[in-house]
Amino acid sequence: MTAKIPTTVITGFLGAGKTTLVRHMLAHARGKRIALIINEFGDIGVDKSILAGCGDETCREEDMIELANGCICCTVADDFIPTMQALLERPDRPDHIVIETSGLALPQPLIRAFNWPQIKAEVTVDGVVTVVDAAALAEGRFASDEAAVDAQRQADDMLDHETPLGELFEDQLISADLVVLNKTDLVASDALANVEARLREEMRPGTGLIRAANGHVDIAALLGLGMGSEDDIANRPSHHELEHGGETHEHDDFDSFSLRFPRVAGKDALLKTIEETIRTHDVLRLKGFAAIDGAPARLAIQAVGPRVTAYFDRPWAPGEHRETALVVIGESPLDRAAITASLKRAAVAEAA
Ligand SMILES: Nc1nc2c(ncn2[C@@H]2O[C@H](COP(=O)(O)OP(=O)(O)OP(=O)(O)O)[C@@H](O)[C@H]2O)c(=O)[nH]1
Repeated sequence: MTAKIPTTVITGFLGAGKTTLVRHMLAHARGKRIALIINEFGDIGVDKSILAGCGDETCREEDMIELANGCICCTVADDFIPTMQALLERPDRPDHIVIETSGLALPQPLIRAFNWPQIKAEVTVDGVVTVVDAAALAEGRFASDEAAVDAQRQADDMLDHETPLGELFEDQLISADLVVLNKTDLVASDALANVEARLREEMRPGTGLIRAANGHVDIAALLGLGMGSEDDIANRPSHHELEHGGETHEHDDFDSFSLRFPRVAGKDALLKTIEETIRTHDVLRLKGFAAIDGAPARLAIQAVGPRVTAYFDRPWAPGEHRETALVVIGESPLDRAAITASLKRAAVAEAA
């Protein structure tokens, strides 16, 4: 019997740096053939497009498979298992599989799926790597309403769960075999020590933690953990499964949508409009690409909470349809109409 293919699950909250970590990993794969399954929101395929633009020989497009359902954990049977089966039937099987989950995915149902008979004999979870945004944590973005939640708890004994954000974050942490504390470049060292101490309270004892900036972690530290995490799932209980019952969750706490419009007048005006929109509508994550009027290259846009960055990632190809496409993610309900109208203020008015 051939050896099981090791599979690394990369989880972590929206914008923590999962794609950045994967990109670094692929660029330093040292000859290892890695197949990548990317779980994304919507039909825009931002992460795949960023990774495919890596230009490196190891970022081969045929090794990247996209699952655009936003929540791999809710569609295990329909989407994930068939995708894995198709991958395993390929004549050129990979040395290692990496799954980048979306920032809102619960890792537990995905890990449990490795016990399904269709794939159990052929793959195993090498390790669950949870990427954490040190800056978001230091700024209190998961715990900003801790005081309000505590007050609510005291007022209502029945209320035993925290904010949806906090719960999801804890579910991702307790699943970890390794935590990558990323974005350390944005946090002073004493604040970082505080963040690390808080994280260790939520992590399972003995779980490793590596500090990183821009996902620069040696591939030898990430791959080859040999954990067989699917056999240890009982030790990684999730809030959602314990408190809300059943094996799946509906993600009704969060909402996402994508929008497209032709061109925008200028980079600075667009970024200002995005910043205002995020602030006004409490958007958690926004990402995509923009067609700036007259610019020969595509502008990649990344916003995590209030922090918005943009860079021209590649020239538009000859004949390529130039448009602006953005994915917006936030807590439910998102006022889609108002957010769309707000962002479209940056669009170039089209001739009637
Ligand atoms: N300053 C800083 N920025 C980072 C670091 N890692 C990632 N980023 C930036 O953070 C933003 C989000 O990074 P991604 O790698 O796309 O995050 P992600 O976790 O894949 O995001 P989702 O898949 O949307 O949840 C991008 O603008 C990155 O360039 C870091 O260590 N330091």
